Amino acid sequence: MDSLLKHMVDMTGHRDHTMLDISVISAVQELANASCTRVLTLAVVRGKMFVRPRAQIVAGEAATMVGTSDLQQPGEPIEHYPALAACLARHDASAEVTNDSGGHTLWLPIWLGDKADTCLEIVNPTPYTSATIQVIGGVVSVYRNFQNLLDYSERDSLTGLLNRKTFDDQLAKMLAASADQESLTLPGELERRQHGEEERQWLAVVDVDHFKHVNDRFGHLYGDEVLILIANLLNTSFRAQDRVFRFGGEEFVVLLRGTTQDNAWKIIERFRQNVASHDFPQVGKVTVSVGFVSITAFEPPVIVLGRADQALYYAKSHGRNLVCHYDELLSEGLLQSTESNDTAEFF
Ligand SMILES: Nc1nc2c(ncn2[C@@H]2O[C@H](COP(=O)(O)OP(=O)(O)OP(=O)(O)O)[C@@H](O)[C@H]2O)c(=O)[nH]1
Repeated sequence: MDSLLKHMVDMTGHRDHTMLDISVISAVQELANASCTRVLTLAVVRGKMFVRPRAQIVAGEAATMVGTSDLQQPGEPIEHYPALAACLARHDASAEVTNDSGGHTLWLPIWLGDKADTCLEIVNPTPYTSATIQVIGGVVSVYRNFQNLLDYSERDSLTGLLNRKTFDDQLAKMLAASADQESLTLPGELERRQHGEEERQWLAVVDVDHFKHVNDRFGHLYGDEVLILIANLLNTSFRAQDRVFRFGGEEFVVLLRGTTQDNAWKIIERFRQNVASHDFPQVGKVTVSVGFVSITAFEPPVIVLGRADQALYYAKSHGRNLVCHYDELLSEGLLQSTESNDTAEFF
């Protein structure tokens, strides 16, 4: 019981998802005397569910996170986990199978309402006793409640998008992934870079055009409705592995994980068109302007944001309802870098 309490105190002492994941698998590993415990992300990509480990612990070893660069892959299709797939379809609390090698695997989806985007997986050489399942169930409930609380503190209350507070952390993760990628110089890399085919991370700043006019003409309630619908369009236009933030007001930021320049253009342009062709109830047509830039490792967030912001304001001053790429504007001489060592204009 002492050990259980110690784990509960440890779990609830963290303020970020990564440490919470590490502490829950450490707790479950010890309490179940398991040979391996993993936290799995259940991600829906283009309507299909994928399973991707994000933290794991093997008996006798330290818990580890799965590398950020690996997160670019959607993971294994849920069909590779038939017992888990059936458990999710039935909204069950757990599923258990005996493997060919005689080991026992227990899955515990973390249900938030009728959705589960996380699941614990516990592998044990011996069957689970009902007492063990009960204790693990208690730990999982605390984990779920605490994850819920953390999630609430990281999201914007109007749109449900990630808030400004979480941006630096997410950008740091993406910059680390981009550093990993840049350290790998594969054959043909130089040619791919020259042709814009190299996969990079991207940051886009999105701003609703003439939003003040929407508020003035239709009132703040309709203005809020427009922001919610644009948040929905952001969520459906970008991929599950990208990150969408509301920075406040009518400004949004998107972090796009590893993709080529051509694809970044296409994805962002598709989002701009999705907004422009959407019928906003009562309000009618609304457009957005977007500035985007590639994310380079070791550059401070303020510099990256400042560049995307410069491209955004170029779009605003050239007719709006436009997507502009910072590096392209710079190379065409349409923008000048305003960066100095200690100043960068942004927001
Ligand atoms: N309804 C609503 N309005 C908001 C919210 N936050 C900020 N605003 C409004 O957003 C408007 C932003 O206006 P401006 O910064 O002048 O920009 P704009 O009218 O979009 O013009 P451009 O960006 O130049 O195209 C202001 O009227 C703010 O009051 C919000 O949460 N809800």
